[in-house]
Amino acid sequence: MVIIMLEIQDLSKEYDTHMVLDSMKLHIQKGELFGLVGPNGAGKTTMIKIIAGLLEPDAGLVMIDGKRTTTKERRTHAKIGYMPDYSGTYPNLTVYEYMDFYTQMNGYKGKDAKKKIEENLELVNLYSKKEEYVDVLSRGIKQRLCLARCLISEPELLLLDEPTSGLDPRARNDIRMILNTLREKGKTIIISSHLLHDLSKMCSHIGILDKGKMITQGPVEDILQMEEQAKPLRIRFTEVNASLLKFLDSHALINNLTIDGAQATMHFQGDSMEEAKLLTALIRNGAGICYFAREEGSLERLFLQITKGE
Ligand SMILES: Nc1ncnc2c1ncn2[C@@H]1O[C@H](COP(=O)(O)OP(=O)(O)OP(=O)(O)O)[C@@H](O)[C@H]1O
Repeated sequence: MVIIMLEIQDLSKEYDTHMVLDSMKLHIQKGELFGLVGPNGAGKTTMIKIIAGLLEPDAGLVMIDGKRTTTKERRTHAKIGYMPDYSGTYPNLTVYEYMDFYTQMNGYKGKDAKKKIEENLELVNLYSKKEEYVDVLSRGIKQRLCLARCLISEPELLLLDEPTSGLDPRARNDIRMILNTLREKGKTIIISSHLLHDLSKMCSHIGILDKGKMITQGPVEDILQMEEQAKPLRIRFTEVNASLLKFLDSHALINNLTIDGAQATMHFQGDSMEEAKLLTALIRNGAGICYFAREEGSLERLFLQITKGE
């Protein structure tokens, strides 16, 4: 049975006259590891803070596990674990003392508190560092510690705002493994980043936020396929003549064709099978081809493609 963990309807938020979220819609199923991708200023942090109940929207509805949440309606807050993009860590505490502080704040005492601390430090592979001072830890380890802190209240929905930003590949991988374990435990996770490829390696689903609107969302494979097709196709010919130009111009899957000398660049709306068919057809028509490849794409190009350049 499909259970919707988070549903957002027509969410809007304006700062002064700047529309940051614009009638945004989203639904996330229980157990999804959802990557929220968007460029700087797209509204990711604003959206996450509203879901966490820390910021009031101007309009719209946020439902968590079927119940409405706002800054005032706190029944749903216990279901949420929120890790901000910059989490404060108390420098004069050891890892264990830091966890002890938050565990006690969550109402655990004595043996229960000790068990809770140990369990969560083990989950993020930090038990061996329990005597180390927080201020000497690397950013990657601090992020794991903040994640352990978020887990103390046993949230069902985790909101992680850019947890991998500034981390090296090994530290990113550590976070990825922990998130996989949490997903196996049934948690629903939203993780934001401005790097699609960073999230595509760890998420089950991706949503792309641009200018306050969720411009697309779906399984990670579908989004990557969309990204692949947004990459421009570049073909270098031995020469471009009138019949070749006519062929390219009238091809149903080719848009935005530009010709520069013997080189053609285009948006080709087909998968790799369609690319192969195009290459075969060109050769059959007598074209001499020196180069045929998709160029590197960018998130901006994908946005333009999805929004048709609006
Ligand atoms: N308290 C505020 N007052 C006024 N403007 C704000 C405030 N908070 C955010 N903004 C603006 O709202 C827009 C969206 O910000 P937000 O932090 O939600 O985006 P983001 O996608 O998380 O970006 P980043 O990746 O840079 O963190 C930005 O233009 C930002 O400058």
